[in-house]
Amino acid sequence: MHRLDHEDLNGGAVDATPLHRHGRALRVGIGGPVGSGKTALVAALCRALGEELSLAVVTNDIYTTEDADFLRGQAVLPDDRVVAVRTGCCPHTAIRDDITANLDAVEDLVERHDPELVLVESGGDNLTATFSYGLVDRQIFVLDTAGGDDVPRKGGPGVAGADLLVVNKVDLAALVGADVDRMAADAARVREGRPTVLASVRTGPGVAEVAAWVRAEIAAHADRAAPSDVA
Ligand SMILES: Nc1nc2c(ncn2[C@@H]2O[C@H](COP(=O)(O)OP(=O)(O)OP(=O)(O)O)[C@@H](O)[C@H]2O)c(=O)[nH]1
Repeated sequence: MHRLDHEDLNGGAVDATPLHRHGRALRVGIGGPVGSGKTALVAALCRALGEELSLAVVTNDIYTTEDADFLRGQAVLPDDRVVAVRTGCCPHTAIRDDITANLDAVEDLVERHDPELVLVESGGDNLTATFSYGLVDRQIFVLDTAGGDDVPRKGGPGVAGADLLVVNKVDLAALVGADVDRMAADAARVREGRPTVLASVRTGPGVAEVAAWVRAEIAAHADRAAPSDVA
């Protein structure tokens, strides 16, 4: 597969089209506030899709490799298909502003495994953290009921603009006094037709829907890929 150097993305003389948009791997970013269930969702997607798809994962943590260690510990993928990026800074910087380390990690996985799907999990951050579309093709934003049922109403780039919104931990809603129907209605209003899934990643509901969305995006991505662009 042809490689796209970072210089190319930054205005070099060669074609600046991000080649991964036309290549085999669909790159899906998974972002959202601290503790909302991003790593749990990555693990659940690996379990749901791992038998039918070639998969790889990049995790982002500020100082540790905890999320990658967790995924390796759960044995959701072979260890060498999980790569950790230590951002050393606000997670959103590494997925939106200076994406070099993440691009290196993705390209390394693509070169070694030629996967059909690369999941890039952001470190936990606030509601403004979104991925650069130079790094990913699609993004999922994960909220949880325990973070407050007024969060979807507040909108913001992740909640309103992500390709898929997941409202996780619906199993905890009654315990924390969160009105899931209100969260779904507010999400529908601010997202203007973009899909939302209500989920309990830990107990199962919603995971199949998210996996179906990913499958559909992979199929659409493959349809768009021009044969001449695919190695
Ligand atoms: N009850 C419940 N707990 C969940 C669910 N999903 C995740 N959790 C728990 O919530 C905690 C945080 O989940 P993680 O997947 O680590 O969240 P994260 O968004 O990756 O966290 P950071 O990477 O630290 O931002 C863990 O204890 C999970 O087991 C869920 O659907 N229901």
